[in-house]
Amino acid sequence: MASLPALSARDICFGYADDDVLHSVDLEVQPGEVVALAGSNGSGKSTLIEILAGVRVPRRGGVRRDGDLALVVQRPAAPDSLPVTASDVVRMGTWKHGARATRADARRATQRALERVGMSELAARPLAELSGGQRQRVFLAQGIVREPDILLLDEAAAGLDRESAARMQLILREEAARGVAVCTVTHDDAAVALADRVVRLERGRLI
Ligand SMILES: Nc1ncnc2c1ncn2[C@@H]1O[C@H](COP(=O)(O)OP(=O)(O)OP(=O)(O)O)[C@@H](O)[C@H]1O
Repeated sequence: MASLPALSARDICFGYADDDVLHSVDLEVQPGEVVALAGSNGSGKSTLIEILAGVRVPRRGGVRRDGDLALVVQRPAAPDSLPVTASDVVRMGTWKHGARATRADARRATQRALERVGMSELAARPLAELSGGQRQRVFLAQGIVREPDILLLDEAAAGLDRESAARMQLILREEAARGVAVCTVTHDDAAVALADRVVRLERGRLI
């Protein structure tokens, strides 16, 4: 029997003011599947990811999510005044686990997530003192530490060097192997090659 999709979007229509951006988009992502969302600049990828994540509400249509969701967006900057370390940022990802038993558990999960993204050595460094690519990896760690059922990423590999980008692709495959439904916006050919399925948006329509 086919499994139910972890994420199912039906007839999604959306616009900013008078500008229609998405036109009746249908998209399903199965547990364990990596879907790459490709398309030219301005085709509506980020908007669609935000609707899938529940950050934006569509004008028409709806999204069904089966399980917990983590969204990793591109965060090029961090205010210098923000008094948080890389480790703090990742630890925040564990907060959804009201049931996560102990602080020790949260600390271990945080360390493990930082290791997976190759950021253990910079765990104590303030976020504002990390490079763009390092921050990107920290926010990926924050997403995976939640142990989500659905992982959405908006150009999370942008600005990563080749080694970090490859590591990220590996992490996405590992997440999928444990049953996570992954949908990633990308312009990167390597990410597209690693996906189980590529869907392409053009002018707000899936083609
Ligand atoms: N906050 C906003 N207000 C008004 N229009 C917006 C807003 N955000 C995006 N748009 C417009 O919506 C359209 C789709 O933008 P979106 O960011 O979803 O595209 P994208 O495919 O992710 O582009 P890119 O590859 O450049 O990141 C574009 O025409 C853009 O100008």
